Amino acid sequence: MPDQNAPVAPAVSPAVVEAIRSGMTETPDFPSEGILFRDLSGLFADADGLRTVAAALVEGFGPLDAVAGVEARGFVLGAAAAVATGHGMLAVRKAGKLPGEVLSESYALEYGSASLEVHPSTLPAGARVVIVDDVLATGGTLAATIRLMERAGWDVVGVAVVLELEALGGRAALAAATAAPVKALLAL
Ligand SMILES: O=P(O)(O)OC[C@H]1O[C@H](OP(=O)(O)OP(=O)(O)O)[C@H](O)[C@@H]1O
Ligand SMILES: Nc1ncnc2[nH]cnc12
Repeated sequence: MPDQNAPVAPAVSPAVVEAIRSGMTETPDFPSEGILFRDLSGLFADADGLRTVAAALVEGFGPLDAVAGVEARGFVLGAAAAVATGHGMLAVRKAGKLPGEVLSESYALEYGSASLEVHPSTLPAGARVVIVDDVLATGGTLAATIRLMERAGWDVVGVAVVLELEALGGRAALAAATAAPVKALLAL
């Protein structure tokens, strides 16, 4: 079984770390008391920063068929990473947004609960997918996404986030859900 604590090579460059730090704000007690909210809107609005960070997210996982992005902030990063690497993006939607028959997984996150959905026909069985998102906190969102990918028959070859909030234990939650490597560009 791969060691999920081993870094996915190559190492994160100082330029990537600087783009993240300068494009991030930290707001106490949002969206509810006791949460320190990390917002990456500044990074998303920085053309060079977005391009560099998005490419770094999906680097090093080997051959891919698609990049999966989780609604909503994961869409920004997932689409940018997909375009940067010549792939399509699989949109993992919040509940009630997709028509027709969907696969659905419910989960709890740091400040609430929700469900995510995909159409199982969006990619062929066996498609190799890297899942990207902005933040790994409790891991509820990404563990639910991994369950969806597996139910659809897709192969999760990696999970990549810009920020890992280490105290919230998301890495352990993902280790219970997948043997795929988990990459965080910056751990706080
Ligand atoms: O590790 P977890 O505890 O699950 O938290 C991480 C998730 O929380 C945020 O999403 P949110 O549901 O707030 O949605 P948004 O992207 O629509 O703002 C973030 O974008 C991650 O997807
Ligand atoms: N503290 C936090 N900041 C930003 N996004 C989050 N998602 C879950 N926890 C978060």
